[in-house]
Amino acid sequence: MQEQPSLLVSQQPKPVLLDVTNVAFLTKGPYSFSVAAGECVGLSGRSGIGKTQLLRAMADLIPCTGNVVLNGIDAQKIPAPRWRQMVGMVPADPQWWFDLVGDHFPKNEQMDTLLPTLERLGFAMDVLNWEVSRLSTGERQRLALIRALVPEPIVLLLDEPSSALDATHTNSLEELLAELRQSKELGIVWVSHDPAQLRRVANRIFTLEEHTLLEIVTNRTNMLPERLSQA
Ligand SMILES: Nc1ncnc2c1ncn2[C@@H]1O[C@H](COP(=O)(O)OP(=O)(O)OP(=O)(O)O)[C@@H](O)[C@H]1O
Repeated sequence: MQEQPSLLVSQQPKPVLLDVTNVAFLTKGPYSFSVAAGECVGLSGRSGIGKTQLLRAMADLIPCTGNVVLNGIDAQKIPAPRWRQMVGMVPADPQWWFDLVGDHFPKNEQMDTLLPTLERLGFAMDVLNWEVSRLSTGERQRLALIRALVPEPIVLLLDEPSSALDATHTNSLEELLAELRQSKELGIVWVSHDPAQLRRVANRIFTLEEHTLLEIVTNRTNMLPERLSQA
């Protein structure tokens, strides 16, 4: 894909939302890093190194040692479903449990907030009546992101969120997330195999290795998202 302008969000130093300290799982780690309000941390690394498992440990989906703390609350001190509302994860291969798309969204979800997000990612309201079985891979990926945004997470963990998308939808997704970082101070951890994408979206970029995180891009701040600033 052609290199796009940066979507970094202008930032003064912001308070830390999420602290990951000495997190280890399987034979990997320990890993330590933090995510500030409105910050996007990019994670790269070779296939099989443990990026997905690190996100799953942070979402309290697999056992790990160490601590994951959100705004002073340790993941182990609160029920996992509550934690996952605050630290949402969009897996690379999102699961769907019901026949209809709409059954995966809360019935009382305010349409005036859901509809604009659907439209931003290329859907009309009637997508909620679609059978899950008809969804393309990219449609599943975009809808999984929208589903993860409904509980208004404080931090979002994204596992290759645009791997099945074309350039247009990738742009829309990156712009939506950049806006949420500005408007809601959403913190993001973004796993990608696309270095150009991480350079567009992330303030800091780490490469995951077996027992350490190498910070390869440090504190890129004070840059406005160009496409958003043109709006
Ligand atoms: N339950 C498990 N028991 C043992 N090993 C596991 C288990 N689950 C995953 N693994 C292994 O952990 C390693 C890390 O997997 P992970 O999915 O995190 O890699 P990744 O960095 O996300 O790779 P990719 O870029 O290919 O998606 C892999 O070698 C995988 O086979």
